[in-house]
Amino acid sequence: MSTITESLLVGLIGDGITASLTPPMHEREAAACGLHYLYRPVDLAVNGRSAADVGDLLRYGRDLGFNAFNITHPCKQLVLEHLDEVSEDAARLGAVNTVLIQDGRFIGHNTDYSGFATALAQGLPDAALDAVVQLGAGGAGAAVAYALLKAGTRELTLIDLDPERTRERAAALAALFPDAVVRPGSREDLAPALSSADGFVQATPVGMHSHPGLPLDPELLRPETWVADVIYRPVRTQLVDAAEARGCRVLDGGHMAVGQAVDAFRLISGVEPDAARMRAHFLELVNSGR
Ligand SMILES: NC(=O)c1ccc[n+]([C@@H]2O[C@H](COP(=O)([O-])OP(=O)(O)OC[C@H]3O[C@@H](n4cnc5c(N)ncnc54)[C@H](O)[C@@H]3O)[C@@H](O)[C@H]2O)c1
Ligand SMILES: O=C(O)[C@]1(O)C[C@@H](O)[C@@H](O)[C@H](O)C1
Repeated sequence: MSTITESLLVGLIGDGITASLTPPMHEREAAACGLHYLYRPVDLAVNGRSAADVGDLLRYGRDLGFNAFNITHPCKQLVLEHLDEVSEDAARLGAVNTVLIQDGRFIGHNTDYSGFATALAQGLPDAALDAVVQLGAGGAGAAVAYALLKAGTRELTLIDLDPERTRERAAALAALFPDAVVRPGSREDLAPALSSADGFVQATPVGMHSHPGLPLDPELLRPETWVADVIYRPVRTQLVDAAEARGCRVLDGGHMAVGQAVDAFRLISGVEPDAARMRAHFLELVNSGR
């Protein structure tokens, strides 16, 4: 037996997340840090729940003694109205992936953007960030674009297959970062934008095991352009391989996946995790087919 202050009980609320690697990443790190820590997937699909139930699930969790939740698709925006407090960045971004339960209150954070920011700073140190081209303006794309602009990107070209989403996301980001130029583009803009870009970020599902392929012609990548992918199943996407073969510095999607877990673990436990150990465990999980 333990009380809410003697152990940590955490959950991940989202649709189809039973196989997520985030619970084992947290649990293994917690064990290494000597914490009593259980992390359970709370899968909407398994429980016959809808995204609109996220508020009820949070409140049940609080009543049952949970300390925190990660929140994922399709609840990252819906959860906002159920929170008592939201970090400044999560509020600006309009998405929360971590909810702490403290004194019965729900406090929201976003570690997707911060995890990517740290991953980029550590994985590609000294990378120029002035001009970046980004493919994909969905949930992951929003967090990554926010991280780039916050880190100093002055010119972001955002390209998505959905022109309306591209325009809306670009306008929302431009309003948040008035000193930067956020340009909505189409695939025809890829070649001219990449001819002078410092970096290229791929935030579409292309490259996943279930969506194999390349999101662009790798010939468009100049060797001096760094390349970051958000896909981590597989960690080595065709893009990562092709970009490396062209001489580009690359950041695989595992870095963001681990980065969000590192930042959430710190917020939830108050203990500084060992990020390198978490990355090693993550790679072990992925390589073992989890
Ligand atoms: N590394 C991480 O921590 C992490 C976190 C979240 C999501 N992801 C991965 O990121 C990917 C995207 O997730 P999401 O939540 O943003 O999905 P999403 O559905 O919200 O957004 C994907 C966007 O990509 C666009 N798109 C698809 N194909 C395209 C193409 N060929 N060219 C341009 N745009 C295209 C879609 O129109 C859509 O707007 C998923 O594969 C997911 O597994 C990784
Ligand atoms: O690993 C996952 O399944 C996640 O759902 C990925 C991403 O959505 C994060 O924000 C969540 O904390 C965890």
